[in-house]
Amino acid sequence: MNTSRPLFDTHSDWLAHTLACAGQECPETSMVLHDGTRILRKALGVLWITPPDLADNRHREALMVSAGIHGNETAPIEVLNGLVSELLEGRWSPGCPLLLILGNPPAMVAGERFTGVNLNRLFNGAHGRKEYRGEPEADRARLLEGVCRAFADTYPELALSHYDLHTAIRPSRRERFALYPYLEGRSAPPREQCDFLLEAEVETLLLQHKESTVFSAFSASELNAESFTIELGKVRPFGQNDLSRFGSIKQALRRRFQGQIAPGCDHATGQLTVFEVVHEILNTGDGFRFHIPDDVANFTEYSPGTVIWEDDQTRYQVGSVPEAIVFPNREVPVGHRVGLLVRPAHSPARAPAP
Ligand SMILES: O=C(O)CCC(=O)N[C@@H](CCC(=O)O)C(=O)O
Ligand SMILES: [Zn+2]
Repeated sequence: MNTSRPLFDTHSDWLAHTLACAGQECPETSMVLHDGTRILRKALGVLWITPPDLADNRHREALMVSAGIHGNETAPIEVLNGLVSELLEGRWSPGCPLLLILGNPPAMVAGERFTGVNLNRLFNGAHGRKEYRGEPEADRARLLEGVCRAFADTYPELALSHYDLHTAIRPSRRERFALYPYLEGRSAPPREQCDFLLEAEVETLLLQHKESTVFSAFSASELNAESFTIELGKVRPFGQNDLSRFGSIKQALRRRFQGQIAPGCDHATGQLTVFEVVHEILNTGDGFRFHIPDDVANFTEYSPGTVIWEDDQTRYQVGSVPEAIVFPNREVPVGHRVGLLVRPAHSPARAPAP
């Protein structure tokens, strides 16, 4: 058995170290496990793991997995930390390069979605905008982009996947779902990615309709990764998660980390239920009125003609087929997303406005 002490000093594990050192300088340091795995702590909450033998990488892939981009979304953080502990204990060996990220340590300590600005709106270069200058989250987004780019550049011959793990503020009629960033010219994810989602019991896929500044959109557009934001349940504080509800994502990631082949089971024949985003609701500022109640669950459906939001210039009504709300949240700054309206993919197009 290996000890995590050289990487995490006197702290018991990666998460404890990341929380204890949030906001401090955290020099790069590395250790080699008995099996030859090299673990480089690239920055606070960022581990770059190189397998004992790169030649054994049978799927020719590299994986990036992030959690805690929002500090209060703790279950995926606990899942990822648990997998790192297993690795340090020598319970399995990685089969491909891994970049594992705990996104926003100060927000994790505070138990908040973010401390200054929403980190998951600062990627794809948005961290450089004037309004975010001096915000710690802007620096973190810049750092994470740099590390991810270095990781991708190190393995140009490997297929890169990125799973950015979240939990949602609202309850959800579909407990687990993945969002697939928009890239011009592509539609559905490749079959093996769908199989991975099904293996993790993520049975709903949401196709984004335009470019954005979330982490998964950055890795998809800039690093050519197959990337997903994955919603795994509901936001709860550390220690209050029912981790049995996260067993399937943990097992699916553990398998991918080891480079094992996919289980030959029903997943292979399963189908994701696919939705597409039809409208992104933005807070338009003075006069903006959002007509969805605060406590509504994700994927609650509204019938044609329902007025969803309005301001002094615009009134948005559901089109000719029902639309469902995802991520309703009126407490966002002007210009930010208040929610998404979605419908089953390939539904008839919106009726033209009368
Ligand atoms: O429950 C909510 O309102 C938000 C949950 C969450 O953090 N979702 C991500 C989705 C990112 C994406 O659109 O790919 C976010 O809002 O950043
Ligand atoms: Zn989140």
